[in-house]
Amino acid sequence: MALDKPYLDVPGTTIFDAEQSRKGYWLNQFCMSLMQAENRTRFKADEDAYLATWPMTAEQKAAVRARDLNWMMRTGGNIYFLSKLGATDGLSFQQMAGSMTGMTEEAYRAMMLAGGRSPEGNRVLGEGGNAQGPMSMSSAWKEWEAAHGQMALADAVQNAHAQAAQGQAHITASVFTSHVPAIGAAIDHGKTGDDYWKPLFQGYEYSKQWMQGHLPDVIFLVYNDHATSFDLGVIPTFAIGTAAEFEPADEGYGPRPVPKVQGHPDLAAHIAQSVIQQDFDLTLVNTLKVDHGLTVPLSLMFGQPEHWPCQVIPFHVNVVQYPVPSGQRCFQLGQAIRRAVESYDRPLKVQIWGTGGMSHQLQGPRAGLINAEWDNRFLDRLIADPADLATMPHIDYVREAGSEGIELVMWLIARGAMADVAGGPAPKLAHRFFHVPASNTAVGHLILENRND
Ligand SMILES: O=C(O)c1ccc(O)c(O)c1
Repeated sequence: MALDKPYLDVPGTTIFDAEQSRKGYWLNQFCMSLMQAENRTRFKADEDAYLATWPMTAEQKAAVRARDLNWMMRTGGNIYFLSKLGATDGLSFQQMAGSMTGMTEEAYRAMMLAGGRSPEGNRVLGEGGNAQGPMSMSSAWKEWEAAHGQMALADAVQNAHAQAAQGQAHITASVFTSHVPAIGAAIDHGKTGDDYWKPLFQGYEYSKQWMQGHLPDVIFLVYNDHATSFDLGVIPTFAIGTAAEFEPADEGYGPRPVPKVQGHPDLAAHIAQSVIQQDFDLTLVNTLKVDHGLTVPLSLMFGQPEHWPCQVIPFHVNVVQYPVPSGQRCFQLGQAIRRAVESYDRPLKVQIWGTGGMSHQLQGPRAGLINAEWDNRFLDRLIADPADLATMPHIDYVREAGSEGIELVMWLIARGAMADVAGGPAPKLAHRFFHVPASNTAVGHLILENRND
């Protein structure tokens, strides 16, 4: 991965980044479970039986049994999570930290009393400080390494060879579409041929064919969660799904009968790292059920397959509770996402989708508002001059496109990721469609292809 990780050469230090978090997900979740007295009792009564209920790796379990914090951190543990295990064993934070240094408890305490460890000689690997020695290892870890280390090395070498011959990921196209739940229900209940729905689904016939010839490896799917996975307890502005799998949510009608969504944890973690380094504050989400905002666009573009034909990275934008991000911020974020994708050194074809909108209002006496003229102007400007469109303030969306029309800011994320925004050629307009109504909503749809793909 071509990412800036300057912290990798800090001696005796493991920075808990998205990659570590992904490795350590279940180990850390297991540790959190020990915050409940009942679980601590079960764990203490029979460690192996309790560990057997957690889908951690055999190595993580061995590291837990050995109570080797350095080993647990190597396999993805984070000290604040691991401390719950230490607390269960009755250890203080000082005892836990000291146990990782190779010093006795008394020597570590004495060092702290004398003013703590000096950063001198301990800023960069290879200096002469007192944190530069080999990491302290329990005998259990040493035995594990002896048994498995050679295999791990062989795997690493093989991976390095496989990676070396590959190229960079790139964005091939962007797809824009509304995501009305009634469209999903029409598909799920076999109503796509009804008089009401036929004209809408005809508008996606070309798209399904297009998709056959332009299937990406990964879709970066920008949508908004509709009070499904995120309640009012936590309101992330931008959240990226870094899990391996996302189940369709039950929004009150039962989960849609659609396949589970397979994520791309490695690319998602890479994008998170890169985009946050570009000063966008993303929330990383490892537990996420996906609602109609994500599944309806997939159904429109792929129909009803047994498995979705590519991996999908869900990207949620808060457009439910104000303040919501500006069009400008979304447009800039799209540019950051393109840079992130292009710095991923595997030759993946990535599509970016912007979903939600067009004009609609689902609330109050103004419910049912549709502004077809404004919507079509939005499509024109999105195609031809997205930078100018991005300057439009929120209030214009609300006044002109209805309160829920604000979802359209998400389209600017996908548009910002296209090559022309970074000085490349203008995209090819492969398809444009507009229809009123689907339930309470005007439906818009575009496919833009990056040229040279
Ligand atoms: O038109 C509708 O019914 C409708 C309902 C919920 C949504 O999230 C939406 O975008 C549209």
